[in-house]
Amino acid sequence: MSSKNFQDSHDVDLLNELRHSIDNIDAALIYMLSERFKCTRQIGFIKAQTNLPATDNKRESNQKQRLRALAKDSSLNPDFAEQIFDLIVSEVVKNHKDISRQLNNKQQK
Ligand SMILES: C=C(O[C@@H]1C=C(C(=O)O)C=C[C@H]1O)C(=O)O
Repeated sequence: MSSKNFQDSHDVDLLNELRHSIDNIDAALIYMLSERFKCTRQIGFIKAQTNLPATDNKRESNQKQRLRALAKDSSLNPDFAEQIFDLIVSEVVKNHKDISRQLNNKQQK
């Protein structure tokens, strides 16, 4: 296989364009995550006020099934999609427990 010089201006332009796209996609991911955490924060307050547990395994299992199918349809590794989901949910559940602790401490004072 022949290797060509990376300094070829077309390659450099393409690399820069792709990196620009990645920066935009990363920004969108952060924005979407922030919006998701705003929703889960509200759910955290509802759960704390109504004594519902921080974790809902049935809901998570349905979400995972759906996300794995979506990943497959989008040529993304379903295991990778599930890992990302698990990482996000673990942070959500931690936040829910914090909210519950804060609300219950306030009520005791
Ligand atoms: C947000 C919730 O709480 C937890 C977090 C979930 C999530 O981040 O999607 C899903 C289920 C729960 O374990 C919920 O019950 O809907």
